[in-house]
Amino acid sequence: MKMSVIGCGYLGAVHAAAMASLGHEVVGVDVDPAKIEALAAGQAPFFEPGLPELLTENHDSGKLRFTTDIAEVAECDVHFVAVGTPQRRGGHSADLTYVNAAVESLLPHLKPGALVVGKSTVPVGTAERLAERIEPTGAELAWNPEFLREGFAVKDTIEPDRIVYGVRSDRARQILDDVYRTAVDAGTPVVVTDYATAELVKTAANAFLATKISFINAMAEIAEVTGADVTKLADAIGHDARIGRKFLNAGVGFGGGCLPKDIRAFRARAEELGRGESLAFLKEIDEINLRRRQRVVDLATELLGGSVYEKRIAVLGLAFKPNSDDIRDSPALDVAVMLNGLGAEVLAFDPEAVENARRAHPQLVYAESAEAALKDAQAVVLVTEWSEFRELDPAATAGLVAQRLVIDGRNVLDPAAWQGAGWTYAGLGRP
Ligand SMILES: NC(=O)C1=CN([C@@H]2O[C@H](COP(=O)(O)OP(=O)(O)OC[C@H]3O[C@@H](n4cnc5c(N)ncnc54)[C@H](O)[C@@H]3O)[C@@H](O)[C@H]2O)C=CC1
Ligand SMILES: O=C(O)[C@H]1O[C@H](OP(=O)(O)OP(=O)(O)OC[C@H]2O[C@@H](n3ccc(=O)[nH]c3=O)[C@H](O)[C@@H]2O)[C@H](O)[C@@H](O)[C@@H]1O
Repeated sequence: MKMSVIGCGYLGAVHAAAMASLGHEVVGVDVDPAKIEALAAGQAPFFEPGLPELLTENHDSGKLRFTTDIAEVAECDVHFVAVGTPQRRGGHSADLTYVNAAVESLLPHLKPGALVVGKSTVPVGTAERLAERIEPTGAELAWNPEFLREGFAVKDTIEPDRIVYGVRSDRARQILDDVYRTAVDAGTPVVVTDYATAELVKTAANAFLATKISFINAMAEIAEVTGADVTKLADAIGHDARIGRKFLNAGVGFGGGCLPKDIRAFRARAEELGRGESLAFLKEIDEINLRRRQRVVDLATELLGGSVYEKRIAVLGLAFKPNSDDIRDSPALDVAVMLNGLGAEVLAFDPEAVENARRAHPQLVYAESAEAALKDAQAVVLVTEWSEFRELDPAATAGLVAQRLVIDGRNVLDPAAWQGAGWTYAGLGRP
């Protein structure tokens, strides 16, 4: 099948490459010439495991090409819209400028019977409005939200947990079945529904995940004043299959280009719909989450004798999660910036996110390696749980630092091992 993917960021680039690897003929379109230049040369413009291989493979087979010229999509039967929906400046709602512009740019190039498939995360009601623009051309709209996780994006796209279609016709459903034939034939659950439900499934899923994380972080806050251990608590409640252990890792909280902005946009949309009270709890979820960043800074202050001023602090991690170079709303980067703002001599390191962090925060000092960041540090703050940080040897690390103080912002180090090597260990929600 011939298809286009409009918007080649974290979602669109992976989607385009994955669709090509499933045998479709794909053209990826973006308004960013630098991104397209890299992709057209078979290079990933960001870090995502497995993406470079997929790009090279499909670039060589001729199944995948990239362009900034929207007119090149005219032959396609299916058009995925995967542009960004960031938080609106100065507000909480989603900025739909890019989605609207992408759909408007497509209109003159849609052949009758083409299917436009919305993938971006949007406020409920958006598809209904966009369909009014698309249907007069003889094309049709479907809404097909995406659930991939960065760091596992390729696998999640090719082997999703479930597929959701918001459609208005059986024909649209059949086209989507053909698009996802491999997964459909493999028995992946497919939920076929209307536009509003499809849009809501996406925001509800992210709101639930954010709630789960903030729930366990609220437990961490209680553990901190009672001497309990939130990691044990999570293990214990997680054994109950109705609760489940996944997404119960207490720490510095959630970040990224999706969870934070999606819960804010969802709440803003509920308010527009006159149902603000239904999602008022998401404000608490957001606040609990942001308090955890401050908690790391407060712990550093407390353990460094009341001030971080002119204290040398190694910050390990800048990306919002491991296996990603994404620093959008990153708790790790926020902690580094907050410590720096308090006058600490921060030396930050991340295996993949330093370049992005440097562009956003040139005032921070970045190290070339974890060892370089640790050298002569008076405190070590682990805020992104890359495996190279999880596997640090407390005895070897002790030889690098000026003072053996570690703040484990992701609760991934073994307290006994670190204490055994002479370190003062502080986790979040751990005694
Ligand atoms: N990043 C992720 O893991 C996931 C993202 N999503 C959703 O997917 C959407 C995209 O997210 P990301 O890929 O992370 O954003 P991104 O910011 O990485 O990529 C968006 C891309 O769209 C391009 N763009 C903007 N306007 C355009 C236009 N008119 N025509 C063509 N290209 C245009 C931008 O240049 C950029 O490359 C958002 O709605 C997000 O919530 C959904 C699931 C997973
Ligand atoms: O809409 C999206 O873009 C995506 O958002 C999240 O995916 P992602 O942001 O890539 O990363 P997650 O693995 O969900 O992690 C989000 C944040 O929560 C944090 N987290 C996660 C799990 C946990 O137990 N504790 C915790 O603090 C992570 O460190 C990270 O900062 C969802 O998991 C995806 O299903 C969704 O498609």
